[in-house]
Amino acid sequence: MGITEKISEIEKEISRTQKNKATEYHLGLLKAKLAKYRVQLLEPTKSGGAKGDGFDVMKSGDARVALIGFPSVGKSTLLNKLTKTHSEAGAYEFTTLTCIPGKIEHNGANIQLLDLPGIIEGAAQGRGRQVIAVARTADLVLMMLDATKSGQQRTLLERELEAVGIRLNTDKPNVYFKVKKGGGIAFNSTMKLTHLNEKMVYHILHDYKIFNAEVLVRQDITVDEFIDVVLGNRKYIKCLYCYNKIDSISIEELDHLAREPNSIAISCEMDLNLDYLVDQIWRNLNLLRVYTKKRGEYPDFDGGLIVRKGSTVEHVCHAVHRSLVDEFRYALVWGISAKHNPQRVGLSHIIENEDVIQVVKKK
Ligand SMILES: Nc1nc2c(ncn2[C@@H]2O[C@H](COP(=O)(O)OP(=O)(O)OP(=O)(O)O)[C@@H](O)[C@H]2O)c(=O)[nH]1
Repeated sequence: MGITEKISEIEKEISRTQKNKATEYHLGLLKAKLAKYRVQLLEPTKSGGAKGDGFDVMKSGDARVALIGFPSVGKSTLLNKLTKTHSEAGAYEFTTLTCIPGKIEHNGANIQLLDLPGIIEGAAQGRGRQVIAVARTADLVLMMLDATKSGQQRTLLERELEAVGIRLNTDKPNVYFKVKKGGGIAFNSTMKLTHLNEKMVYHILHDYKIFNAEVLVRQDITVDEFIDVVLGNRKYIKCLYCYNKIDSISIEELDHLAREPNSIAISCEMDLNLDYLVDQIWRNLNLLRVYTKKRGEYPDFDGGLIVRKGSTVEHVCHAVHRSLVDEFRYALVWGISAKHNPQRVGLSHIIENEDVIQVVKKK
């Protein structure tokens, strides 16, 4: 039996099995097995797969956004509108055969937007593996959906990404997990767990042939989340749901879509809401723009540096020049992060968007 058949067998058994106390362990083990086979499926094959289909896309710019959607939802049209790369849009399916990178420039940041070929059911095999590998490196997933079609397309894509270890809009479970050389399994939790217990944890770990480990659960996680922790190769990525073709739906339908969390309703063809979309992409990438200035001069508000949220003065120094940290004495900061303007700070000071920084070097 091939891996794909084994996977579908287990999936069938899970859906057949009733969910109750008595079947809890059985289900937990099935899920662990399923996750194991899926990982095997995604591991690179010896032949290395087909190369040169536009897939070895270098990560360029400040952030990377993966555009995912079924054929003909308007991905190529969007890419043409937002970026300088041109991709051929057609009134037929499957125009996007290779992965086309485009660049959006917004607030001084270069955002790489990748038009990934439609992930279809079962894409975890063959070519889809490359698509997934690229999607896993993204800082944000932009899931493009056709507003005129049913919500099922979203469920299918979510399930597809879920199956390949991409977790959308959730945080990494708060669990300390460490495999040890000896001492058996030490299980502890800091709160009451409603989905998981010690016996289940033992069973799952044994199934993965882990007999010595330290587990400290700090959150009421599910069995699936625990399996994610054990496998350790999950990607937690923010996802924006972008509903296109709103020119073809009613106001009531639009109202409904626009109220869903993380959703943006647009029309590529009629240029509706595209600026808002770019703005939301920027916001959800958690990027900051800061400006540097020299003593006695005005800051350069046209330039600026792009860094991630949570960056410190040290990160900014690295972005300016490698040797700046060695020469650093202190910095003066103006803006939101400063208690007073300017505030004298050290390397560990956390900066905020639109801050102005002046580095004072050692004599
Ligand atoms: N009504 C309407 N049609 C649109 C809109 N955006 C795109 N389309 C149409 O949808 C069709 C598909 O657009 P594409 O951009 O080729 O879609 P795609 O997702 O890139 O498709 P593949 O390359 O096959 O994956 C084209 O006929 C577009 O004219 C829109 O906002 N409203």
